[in-house]
Amino acid sequence: MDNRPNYWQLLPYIHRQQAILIPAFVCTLVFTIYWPILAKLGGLAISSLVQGQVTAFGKVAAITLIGLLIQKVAQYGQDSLMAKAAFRVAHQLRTRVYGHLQTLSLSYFEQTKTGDLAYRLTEDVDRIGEVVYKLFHDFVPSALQLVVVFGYMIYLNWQLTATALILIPLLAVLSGWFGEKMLSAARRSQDKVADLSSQVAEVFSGIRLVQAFAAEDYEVDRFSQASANNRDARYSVAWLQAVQFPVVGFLYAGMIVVLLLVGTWQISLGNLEREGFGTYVINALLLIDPVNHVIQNFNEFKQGEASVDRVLELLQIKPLVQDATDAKLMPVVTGRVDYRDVSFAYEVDQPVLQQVSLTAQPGQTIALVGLSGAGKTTLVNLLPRFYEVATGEILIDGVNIRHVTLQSLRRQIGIVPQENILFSGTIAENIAFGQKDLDMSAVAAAARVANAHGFISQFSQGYHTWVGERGVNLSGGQRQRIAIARAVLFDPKILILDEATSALDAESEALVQEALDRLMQGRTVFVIAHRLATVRSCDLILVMEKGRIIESGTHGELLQQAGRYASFYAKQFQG
Ligand SMILES: Nc1ncnc2c1ncn2[C@@H]1O[C@H](COP(=O)(O)OP(=O)(O)OP(=O)(O)O)[C@@H](O)[C@H]1O
Repeated sequence: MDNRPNYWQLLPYIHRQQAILIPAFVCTLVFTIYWPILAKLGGLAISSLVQGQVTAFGKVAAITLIGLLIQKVAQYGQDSLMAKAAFRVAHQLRTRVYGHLQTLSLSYFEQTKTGDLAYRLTEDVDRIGEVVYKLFHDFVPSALQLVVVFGYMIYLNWQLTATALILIPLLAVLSGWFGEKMLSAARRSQDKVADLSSQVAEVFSGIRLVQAFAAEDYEVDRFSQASANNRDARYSVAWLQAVQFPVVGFLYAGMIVVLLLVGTWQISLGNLEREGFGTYVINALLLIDPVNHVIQNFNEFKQGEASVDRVLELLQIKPLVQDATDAKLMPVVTGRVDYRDVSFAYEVDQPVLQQVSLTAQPGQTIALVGLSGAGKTTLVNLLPRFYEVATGEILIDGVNIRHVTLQSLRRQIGIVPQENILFSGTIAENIAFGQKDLDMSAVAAAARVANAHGFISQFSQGYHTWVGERGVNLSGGQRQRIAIARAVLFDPKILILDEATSALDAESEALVQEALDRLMQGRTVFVIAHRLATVRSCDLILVMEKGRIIESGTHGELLQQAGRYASFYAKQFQG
């Protein structure tokens, strides 16, 4: 675990941008060095003006202009290169975190709000990009400018500068105090925004339910409360800034007044020359801008630190299910599956599966039936290792699934879930989901097997029709057939099929059933069965109750036993 303060953890990302950052900082140096030169030239210009030396003034003005031109070119280099580097840092961080999230176990996502994750990957990372940009673009040059100008002021007149220094510790303490307050306010504010975005994602994805239950007012109230929390948290950040700037500004103005007083006093004593004092005061004024920037940046860093925390925290989460260090690749299997005394629990002391043993021969179809909550879904979810068995073992073709890599294991197992999710993209992309190269003829062939080619061809854009969010609406049966086509193309030896419970019309049902029959051929299939046709034709039916297999056999055998299946069958399937 990386225990460094979070900003330090960004260093490797920043380091990778050195090819851009080095020239950017050279530009910054050129840009900054010009400030004391400008002050010197300013001093000269004032004294030549006061003395009425027009030619001398002209020369100084010309040199100033040329210098300014060089400075502005350097400024362009600095701005553009630093922006490039900062946004690259954000991009790399975002893709790294996204990649890491993909490896996390299912249980993590069950306990996490997707809206919050979305907020961290978008807004929080953007904020980090901006803070890094500010660091390069404002903070480093301003700090450099402060050092250069301050050093020059010490060189010009250290006694006078020492007077100004008296106020510096006070400024530092104040800034530190405001910074800490701002960090905690920003943390609160970020959490509240993430709450808001989670709520929006949740409610609008379930808007049908909200409307069906006439729960609009209830939801508006809940949202309004979350929004008010966010308002308060944001206001406290703004309030802190509103207090900080006048306080710091007043202290700074006080410092200038003190400098002027001491300077005038020194001139009256004959210890200081008028021209020298002019240069000195211009320098002191040149400090205003970088001091403001440094303070402002410090505030922003503190606020950004909350985002850095929230994003880097994700990288610290370890997947519960991982490849063993000596994990091997699972070769293409024949599809024999063995569960040996498998037990499992989501929560300690609440067993969900207890000593389950079963064998599926290659090509067999195994139906799992039982009341809701019996453990059917859990049983099949252990096969692709979405969760890890607590005790016992699962073997595929005699190989313990914990001894092979997750990717090679999951490559053998296809899933047709109950809820057929379509991702934003074309129908073809949805069928070839997860495959980098789109082989259109293979996609169409899979769609034919899945009885989907017909309806897809009727869309004016065929396989290129956009589905998912903001895409065309597909019926339940059509979605199922796309999910089947996806599995056909994936071509796994083992298939997990969670039959949809919602009824389709007879025609659609027949098309889906035919597609499923074709898909299931030649594969070992675990089906959480809700359809009579499926259950009847299965090679083996496992009846589950409270995490155990209480009966097993074919449809005929189980009916003959006149046990739980027989009564279940009578109730469930015969109405
Ligand atoms: N992610 C989870 N975290 C905690 N408990 C869970 C989780 N998923 C399921 N359970 C619990 O485990 C038990 C078995 O659930 P499971 O979904 O496997 O049953 P099921 O037979 O598939 O039911 P259904 O037919 O309703 O889907 C239930 O008591 C359920 O509440």
